Amino acid sequence: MADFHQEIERLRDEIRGHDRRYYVDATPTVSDQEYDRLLSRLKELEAAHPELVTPDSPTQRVAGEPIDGFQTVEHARRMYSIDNSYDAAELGEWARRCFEAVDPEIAALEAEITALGAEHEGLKGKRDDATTRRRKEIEDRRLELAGVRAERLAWGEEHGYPVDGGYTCEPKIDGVAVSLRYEEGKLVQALSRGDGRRGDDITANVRTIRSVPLTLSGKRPVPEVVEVRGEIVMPQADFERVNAALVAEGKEPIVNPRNGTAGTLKQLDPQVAAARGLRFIAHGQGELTGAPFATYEDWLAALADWGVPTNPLTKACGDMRAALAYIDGFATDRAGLGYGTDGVVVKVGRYDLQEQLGYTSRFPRWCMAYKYAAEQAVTELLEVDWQVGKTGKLTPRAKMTPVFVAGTTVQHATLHNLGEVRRKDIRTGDTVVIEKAGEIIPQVVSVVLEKRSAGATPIEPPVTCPVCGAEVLIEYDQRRQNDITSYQARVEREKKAAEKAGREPSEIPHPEPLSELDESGRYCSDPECPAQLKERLIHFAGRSQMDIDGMGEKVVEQLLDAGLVRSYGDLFSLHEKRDAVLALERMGEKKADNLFAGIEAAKQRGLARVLVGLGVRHVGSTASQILAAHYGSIDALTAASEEEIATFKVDGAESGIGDEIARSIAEYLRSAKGRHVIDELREAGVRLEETAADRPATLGAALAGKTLVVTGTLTKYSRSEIEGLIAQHGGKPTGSVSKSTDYLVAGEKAGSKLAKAEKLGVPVLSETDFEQLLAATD
Ligand SMILES: NC(=O)c1ccc[n+]([C@@H]2O[C@H](COP(=O)([O-])OP(=O)(O)OC[C@H]3O[C@@H](n4cnc5c(N)ncnc54)[C@H](O)[C@@H]3O)[C@@H](O)[C@H]2O)c1
Ligand SMILES: [Zn+2]
Repeated sequence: MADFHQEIERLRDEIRGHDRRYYVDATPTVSDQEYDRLLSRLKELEAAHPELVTPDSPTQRVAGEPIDGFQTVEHARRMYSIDNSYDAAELGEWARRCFEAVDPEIAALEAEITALGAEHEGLKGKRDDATTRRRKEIEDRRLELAGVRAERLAWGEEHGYPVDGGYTCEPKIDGVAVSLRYEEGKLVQALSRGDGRRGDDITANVRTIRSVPLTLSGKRPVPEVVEVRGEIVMPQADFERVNAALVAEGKEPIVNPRNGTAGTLKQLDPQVAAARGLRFIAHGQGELTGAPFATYEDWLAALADWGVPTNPLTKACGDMRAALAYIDGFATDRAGLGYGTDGVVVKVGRYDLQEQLGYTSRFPRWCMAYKYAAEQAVTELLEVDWQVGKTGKLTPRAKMTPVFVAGTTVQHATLHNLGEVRRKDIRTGDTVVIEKAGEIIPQVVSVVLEKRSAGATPIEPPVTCPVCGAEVLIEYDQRRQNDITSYQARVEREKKAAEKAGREPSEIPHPEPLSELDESGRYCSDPECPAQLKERLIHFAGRSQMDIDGMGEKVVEQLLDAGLVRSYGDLFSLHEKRDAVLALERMGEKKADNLFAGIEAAKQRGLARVLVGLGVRHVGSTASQILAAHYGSIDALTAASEEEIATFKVDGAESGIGDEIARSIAEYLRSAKGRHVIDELREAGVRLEETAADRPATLGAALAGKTLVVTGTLTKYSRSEIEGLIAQHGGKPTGSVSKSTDYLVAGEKAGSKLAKAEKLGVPVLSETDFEQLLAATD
């Protein structure tokens, strides 16, 4: 039971992560098929444990995010997603469900079976001969009818589950869904799908799309309200043209047409949208006044008459045999289409039957998508190198024998992290299956184990940064870590609950210790690593850190390019290279002097600002202030043990530092690299002490006199850490919400306290809000 619970939670987390990368960041890391596999597994578990289904589960809602800067508007009728399958047999099962639900013969048989059942019920308790005879008759007849029903189903299977009015097959267009609302024939609003209930008002951008008629007119009368639903796509040719232009302007190209479409519709300037060559193709109906249409095909015919583009490849299929033939044919035809598709949508054509079939929370039951599997290829993994990103993350990258897949030759694939490598057991020299996730980044899907040679060698992760040689820091899956740290507490809770209920406590399985399988990232520990130096220097010079006047992003770039700065320490002797600085583009005397003065002034910021400026992992501004206030100097801090840093108290309360921060700062200060950075700063005359005068008057006062309650599962702090932080800043953490509570800090799965706070009008803060509240006054 607990295991299911955990797997469900883990799947939900993982799926939400993919949703975010797919819909918001436009950088999916798995193929659609892999994503859909995770979702099916979750559905399966939830079906077996319906009590664990929550309204926010990814199985319960249409994914998508509202866009900043656009107005969100409620849909007149919900916009659904479509259930999908990669498997013809599954498509057949869907058709069987449709057939069973709408076939008139089956309906007649069922009506008779039900009536007989009622009659049988009515005979209960009577024992006369006539009744006994009738009862027997009913039983025989029911058996007979069940047989006829089974025969009818078998007939249906043999004949491709034909439904009255037939099925309609169409390309599944890989674009962005939109709902166009016409009132009195005029386009008044275009909404994105959003979460299915509410979408973004993207009218201004949609108006620029030529194939979207601004007025409906034709031989047929136009109803007062007509909502046309369909897909907006960026044709391949326009995608290439737009990208060529972007690259020529020195901008980032779009990753694929689907992202290009979504991105274009999010543009705040309709001029941009106008130049992108988007197209609209109708495939559905929203609100409609007046007489309803009998079938989807009638609807498409009306749209064509009114000047709305429909898909010429739409085909009526009497049964599933014809539908499968369509799917087969389209698998090859779709390559020449000029716009992206990822499958075929099959719909029951008659609207009355559609209504009869109804909807689940996410999908119409009358519609199903068959999706083509992502193109895969088999190749050999030659070697793995570890690339250092600008945040210091080390990502394993596979170099492979070049292979052609989904339109391009591929030679590299990302392996994400060591956890992924170990879970898939990928080794150098292996034969691997690769595919493109969302047709973008090639992934290694799996290893062909039968072909593993004796020479295949496990991939060894670097223990030092391949660029600068600094030590590597390892991070593990957060949920697993929480599982382990909360174990004792869960046992205690169960003990108490059992005691209260007068039963034996049930055993809570001990979580497995962390292993390489849980590794989620490796990071270079050196903030001055050349691979990260630019981002680091920008951060170091930033307003809340060293606050160096005149040193913005551009200047940092120039200094690095000219080789004038290679470390934080170099900054402080920059004035000695005055001529070289003056030689930089757009750098006059005045600007240079201003920069030198800014650097000079930064020497006096004090220890807290230096600490946060160094950008040591996990050591943010609040932690830096607490550390600086407690230790007073870098030497005292360096001399302290990790354990001491993790556990010291401030005014008798937890400091808010905790294990993770303590480990990170102690490791850094102990490392050769860290010592070198500190020595350089000291030599340059940067003040590495902290006195009361350095402390902002507000530290310890950000929450002065305020009462806060913490509830739910937090991701960044343990309960005692955050309560320590509240106390640190002058606030008072309490246990229950009342009228006198100033703030509720709510993590995930906040329950009754959240409801109460909302009822009482107590402001609710997320962890980020909370940090901002501290930072605003820090
Ligand atoms: N790879 C990833 O990380 C990742 C993450 C999230 C989602 N996804 C993929 O996206 C899917 C979910 O996205 P979704 O909810 O937009 O579903 P979807 O894109 O698979 O299908 C639903 C949409 O298809 C569109 N459509 C195209 N042609 C159509 C036609 N002829 N008739 C009717 N509708 C048509 C509609 O706009 C509808 O909203 C997942 O199943 C998965 O395959 C992948
Ligand atoms: Zn490095």
